[in-house]
Amino acid sequence: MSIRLENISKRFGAFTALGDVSLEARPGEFLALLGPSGSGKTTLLRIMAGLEFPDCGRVSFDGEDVTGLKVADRHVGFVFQHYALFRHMTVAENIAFGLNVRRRRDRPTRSAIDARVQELLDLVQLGSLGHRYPAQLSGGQRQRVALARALAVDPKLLLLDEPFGALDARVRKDLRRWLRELHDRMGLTSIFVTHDQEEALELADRVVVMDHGVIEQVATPLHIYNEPASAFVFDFVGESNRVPVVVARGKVLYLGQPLDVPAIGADGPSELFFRPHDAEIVKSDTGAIPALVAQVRPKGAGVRVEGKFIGIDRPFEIDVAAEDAPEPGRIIALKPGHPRLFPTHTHEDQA
Ligand SMILES: Nc1ncnc2c1ncn2[C@@H]1O[C@H](COP(=O)(O)OP(=O)(O)OP(=O)(O)O)[C@@H](O)[C@H]1O
Repeated sequence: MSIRLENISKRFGAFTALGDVSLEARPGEFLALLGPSGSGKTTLLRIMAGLEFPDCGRVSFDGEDVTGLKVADRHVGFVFQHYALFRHMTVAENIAFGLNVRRRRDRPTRSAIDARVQELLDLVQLGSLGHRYPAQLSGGQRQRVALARALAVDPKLLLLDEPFGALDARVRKDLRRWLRELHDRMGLTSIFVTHDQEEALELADRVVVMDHGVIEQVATPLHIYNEPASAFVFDFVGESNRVPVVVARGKVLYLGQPLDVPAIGADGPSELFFRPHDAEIVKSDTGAIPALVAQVRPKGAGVRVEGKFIGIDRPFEIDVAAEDAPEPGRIIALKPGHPRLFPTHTHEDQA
């Protein structure tokens, strides 16, 4: 199933939670909505589910306008972080819930429901736990039951709002791999809300980066990471160093001195961004950024070097080979690799 959102706006009183958002998920796609707290991810997901209605704009599923349809008529499955299981029902009863509450003429027979529940229990690898109550399960098991419950009604669209948010890192990682496999196997279209960039990059076919109720960029994880469309996306996705510079007459100036980086971008005050693993420590300080080393820690096969840029009060962090590790207290010359320049007047600075 494909889902299309066109020019969706939503206000809560005077506050604009979503401002003219358009987005499309292709059939079979796994999309992640990624953004900081309050950026509008949950509101957008609730609008897709039919739990919330936009002030203007259109929602369509497979080309059919569903903007006015309520949640019960949209046939979507959803799993929310705080959408708790029913405590007084067993696991099996929880999973069967969506089928049991159907109108009599749409409701499968008792034995068909039992068979479906067993099938779903096996699918989420909880085959023998149907008789237990939620309190007798681990957090990860509970979330798998929530997922089985969402899948019971055979949705074509699965909406997930931080479903693994409350779980520890290890369980989270296992569950998200498993979820991705399940999505592929069942041919679902899934949309997943997270504020965890690693989760979004690892799981999604395409990542939708949101900030302040608008979409900043929609692209594959690799593209988002390597070609961020704005300063906000560069900063939010992956680690970054940022240095205030001025672009003038084909040169990038740091505190008046030209840096050895290409001046791609409009003239004027800008921010130069680069990733920790893209920087190099160079011998000559001409064209490089001076920095004072404070700390060196092991990281992967190399080391992470931390400290402050000299001349501005901003921290830096870079990753270099262990044999290139400088002593703490030393002044080094840094050459940014794969730098990106963004004009200073981004809305991040206005915020
Ligand atoms: N029912 C509501 N009434 C008033 N304001 C609301 C309502 N729902 C959401 N908001 C506001 O809209 C903004 C977007 O909220 P939303 O829950 O969509 O953000 P989010 O990106 O999902 O954040 P988080 O990661 O913290 O869940 C927030 O500032 C929130 O306070």
